[in-house]
Amino acid sequence: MADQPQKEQLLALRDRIDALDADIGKLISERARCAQQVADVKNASGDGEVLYYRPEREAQVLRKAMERNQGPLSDEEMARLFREIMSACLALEQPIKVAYLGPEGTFTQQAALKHFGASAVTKPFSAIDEVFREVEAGAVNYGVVPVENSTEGVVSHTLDNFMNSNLKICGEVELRVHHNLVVSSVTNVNSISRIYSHGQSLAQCRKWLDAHYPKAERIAVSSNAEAARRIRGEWNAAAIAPTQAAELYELEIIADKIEDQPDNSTRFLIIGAEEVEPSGDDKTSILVAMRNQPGALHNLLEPFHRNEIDLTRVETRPSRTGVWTYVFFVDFNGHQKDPVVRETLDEVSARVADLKVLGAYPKAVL
Ligand SMILES: O=C(O)C(=O)C[C@]1(C(=O)O)C=C[C@@H](O)C=C1
Repeated sequence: MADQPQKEQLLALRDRIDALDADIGKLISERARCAQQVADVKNASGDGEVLYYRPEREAQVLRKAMERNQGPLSDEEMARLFREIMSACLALEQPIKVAYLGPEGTFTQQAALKHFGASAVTKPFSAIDEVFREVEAGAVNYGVVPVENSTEGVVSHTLDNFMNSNLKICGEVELRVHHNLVVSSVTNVNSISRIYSHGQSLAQCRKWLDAHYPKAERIAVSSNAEAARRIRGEWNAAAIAPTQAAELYELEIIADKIEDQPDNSTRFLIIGAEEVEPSGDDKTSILVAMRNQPGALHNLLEPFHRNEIDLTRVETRPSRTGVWTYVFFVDFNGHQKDPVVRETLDEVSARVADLKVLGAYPKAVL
């Protein structure tokens, strides 16, 4: 093959790719027909609401795709391809509707796409409360909201919503977050005196802004995408925004990856009406209300420690009822249906004023 002219080599390789694509196409169609049959089985046995989207099964499919992978594609790349195939298969069963904290171009939209794939129908809402409300009303199947950022900590508004909601957490998404400084076609880049962004993004780029634009006024707006939209009419303004928002609003990136922490990432939660079955590698999130008394936190955490359950996050919020001084959000490894988790939760329940399981769900795969 080495002595064949380049043109012939390319022709031969492309013939091979065409043949492989034909096989892949046939297999994808066969898989899609299987998914249709899965839907028929679910419909036939469905008394009550039929669950088409099965987060635990999706996590298993993606994990298997990664385990099987022998390269040269990376495990993540392979899983992403399967993510899209499954998204298209699910759309054949039921076109899934997902509300997210918008507007278009936000990191939350990226998280929704990463988790549900491109065949889901996604709809932006302007506040976290609205995303909760849409899912509660059944207007959409699921919602996506940010919950914590590795630089700035917790998104308290999301946690507060769980206090008054019966929705369940049915998944999590992690996203590496890169920020860019963007300008519009009318911006005079030498006289930038205002920089718009979401408060958390401004905070995540604080050092960079101090070094490069110490005099510019920093203006917090409702989202990065809103910041990107705003500067289109302002000659002396720039915005901090994700690449997607820059593309959507036709803005120019004049500095990229300006976040202070290079491993800056955000975690998002998928909220829905149903509980999720164990996938084999899960997390559980609980909300606990406790009286203000000495040793209260130790009392809460001790059973987890004794039963060797790893806590992944403990967050405190002021309770709104006034009766309980503390409300804790606790995440740990394991599923609420695991016997050891069940026993631990029973024990903890007996020690606190109130305990609510917010959800047990597969750990983020991608
Ligand atoms: O296994 C199922 O229950 C399916 O519906 C099939 C399938 C898939 O394409 O693999 C599709 C959607 C579900 O969310 C999970 C998996």
